[in-house]
Amino acid sequence: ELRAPPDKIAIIGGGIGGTSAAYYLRQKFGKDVKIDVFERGEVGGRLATLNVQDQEYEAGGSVIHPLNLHMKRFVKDLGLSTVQVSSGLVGVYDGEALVFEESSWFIINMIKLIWRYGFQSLRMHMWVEDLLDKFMRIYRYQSHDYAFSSVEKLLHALGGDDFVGSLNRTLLETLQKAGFSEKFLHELVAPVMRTNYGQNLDINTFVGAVSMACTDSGLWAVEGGNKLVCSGLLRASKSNLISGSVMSIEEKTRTKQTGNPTKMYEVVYQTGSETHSDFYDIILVATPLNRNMANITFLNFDPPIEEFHQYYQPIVTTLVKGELNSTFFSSRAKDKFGLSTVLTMDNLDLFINSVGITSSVRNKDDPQPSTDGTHVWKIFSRETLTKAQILKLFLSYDYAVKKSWLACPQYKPPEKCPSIILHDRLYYLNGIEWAASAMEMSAIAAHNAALLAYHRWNGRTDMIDQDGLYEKLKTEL
Ligand SMILES: Cc1cc2nc3c(=O)[nH]c(=O)nc-3n(C[C@H](O)[C@H](O)[C@H](O)COP(=O)(O)OP(=O)(O)OC[C@H]3O[C@@H](n4cnc5c(N)ncnc54)[C@H](O)[C@@H]3O)c2cc1C
Ligand SMILES: CC(C)=CCC/C(C)=C/CC/C(C)=C/CSC[C@H](N)C(=O)O
Repeated sequence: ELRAPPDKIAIIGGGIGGTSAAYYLRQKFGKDVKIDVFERGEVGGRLATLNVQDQEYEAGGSVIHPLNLHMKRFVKDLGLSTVQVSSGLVGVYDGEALVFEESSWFIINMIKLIWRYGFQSLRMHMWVEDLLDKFMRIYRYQSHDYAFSSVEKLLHALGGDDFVGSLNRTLLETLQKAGFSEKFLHELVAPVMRTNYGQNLDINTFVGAVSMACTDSGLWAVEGGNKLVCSGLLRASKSNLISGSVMSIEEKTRTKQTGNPTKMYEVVYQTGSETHSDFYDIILVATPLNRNMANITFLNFDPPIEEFHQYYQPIVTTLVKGELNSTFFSSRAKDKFGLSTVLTMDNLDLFINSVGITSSVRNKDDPQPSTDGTHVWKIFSRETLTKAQILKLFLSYDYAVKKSWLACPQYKPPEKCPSIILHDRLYYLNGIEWAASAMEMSAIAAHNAALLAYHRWNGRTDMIDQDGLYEKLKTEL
């Protein structure tokens, strides 16, 4: 009883969101629908590498959590390989001294943590695990084809009012209420938020928990670069890549070959200096709808499609091949400085968020030991580093390269996530980033949007926004 599939679907954005949407749309709508993916830059978007002396290093999205099952599945289906990622020994710098340093001995490390923070580290681990446990329900819902019409409804199905409420409370409020000490929050939790999202404890609780999950063991990456997942998904979905920038979308009535007048969307796009247009039955927007980022105009929609005035956080990734000036962080002799990563506390005077040794996308498991004290270091900062700043951080350096990002939303709870359904057959994926920005979140949003588009096309409202899914599916074999 299904309606004939649509003729043409457009996806705007060739990052992990757009390419995984292509993959799931192909699964649902079958082989006959034509899928065009518009990408104005590089396929991969915020998954990108930078080259340092003939080796590639992740410059954007770099680590994947062991429980990120969509990413895991893509890698398996595409025949890609994975590598383990470790940040080595981590220290925390407050602007004057190291306030905490990991030890390579597990027991010593535990004693150090307990000595300074009591059992809060363990409690934090349990808090994140509890959230992850509920978060994992999404995979079951999606494998049974259930979809959600808003990010809030999706979160509610996972963790009830508590999950939705976590968008409205700062991480600081939540963790203070849970009894975590100021010392623990400012010395250990804030530096993790600063390195991952370039922000502080005022971000929403949900993204705070996702960010803390990034300190779990077992993080991994794709051998050869995470962006290989995007190009692989494009190929596997047999989509057509259009290298161009979408400028506007407008709904128009067209007469199809069948002779029926049909409402379609006209996409106007630019390739080089040429302007083209084409018509689509369904559109998925898979890029942040922010004037600085996508610059897409929605023409003549009634009611108008809101302009998105939400800001994204600038983060600069700088890769430096050189010898770290460890005296910047510690008075200890250089051969006694064993840290591979230094996180920083929320200190306005500090010009970096973090600095850490990084391995090439082909060499993560087996990095070449340094014979001359030099490594490739990855630095996250809010602004572009000056040469003088790089020279403060390094005794000497051979090479430096940078990439500037509008990396993720500037989180300011209470948060209302942008709509998924922008118009009848026009969907938006990146609203989910306002809950938390991560590769897996984009993949989840893509799967959800593909299911939503499919069910709405076929009038299957019973598969959308179902209450009590957890209980219902618990009893299903
Ligand atoms: C420095 C950094 C570190 C990160 N680290 C991690 C990490 O370790 N782990 C993790 O899980 N996540 C990480 N993230 C987050 C993760 O990279 C993103 O959440 C994810 O890649 C977003 O994917 P997306 O497809 O939704 O958006 P994007 O990757 O931004 O894709 C959108 C695409 O749309 C294209 N586009 C925009 N406008 C138009 C237009 N008008 N026409 C055509 N194309 C258009 C853009 O060129 C872009 O390629 C990091 C991000 C950054 C910046
Ligand atoms: C979505 C869930 C449940 C978990 C994802 C956890 C995760 C991998 C979050 C990523 C957070 C993020 C934006 C990290 C950026 S920096 C990463 C790393 N430290 C680096 O050096 O590149």
